[in-house]
Amino acid sequence: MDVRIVNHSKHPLPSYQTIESAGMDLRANTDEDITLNPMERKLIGTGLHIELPVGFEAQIRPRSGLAYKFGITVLNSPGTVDSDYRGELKVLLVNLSEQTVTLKDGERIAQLVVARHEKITWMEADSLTDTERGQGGYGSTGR
Ligand SMILES: O=c1ccn([C@H]2C[C@H](O)[C@@H](COP(=O)(O)OP(=O)(O)OP(=O)(O)O)O2)c(=O)[nH]1
Ligand SMILES: [Mg+2]
Repeated sequence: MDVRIVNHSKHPLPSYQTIESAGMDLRANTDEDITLNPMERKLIGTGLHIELPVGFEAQIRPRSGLAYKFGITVLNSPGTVDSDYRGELKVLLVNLSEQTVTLKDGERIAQLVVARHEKITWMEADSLTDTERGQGGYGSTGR
């Protein structure tokens, strides 16, 4: 599926790292190094603008390597990109480690997964059907 993209960054278009990757890595597009102190969050531009077809969304998800090695994750994970959004794709990173972390321009900081989504209409009712789970949740089935 072709998706229109405008690349205002200094970097190549995001691409799949392997033939069957679900996500394309997003690169930081910044003039200066990005420094994230412990518990600090920053919104980082990618310089990319996309036009998703109606019925599709894109999710901005963390990279597991950055999370595991440095405690860097996407604060609003998964970030939701709506198909009608024409602004710059941005990545909201947070440093959950106890060390300051520096990221460089062009570094792959998150990944973008494009997915279909349903659009629903509500059918308002007075009650819902019975199920085995019922109202149980939040560990109701034990550990
Ligand atoms: O990680 C993200 C999350 C969102 N967006 C863009 C695309 C999305 O379509 C728009 C709005 O996102 P969202 O609906 O999550 O934010 P909001 O706080 O509800 O803002 P709004 O009132 O603009 O919808 O911001 C990003 O670039 N990166
Ligand atoms: Mg919103």
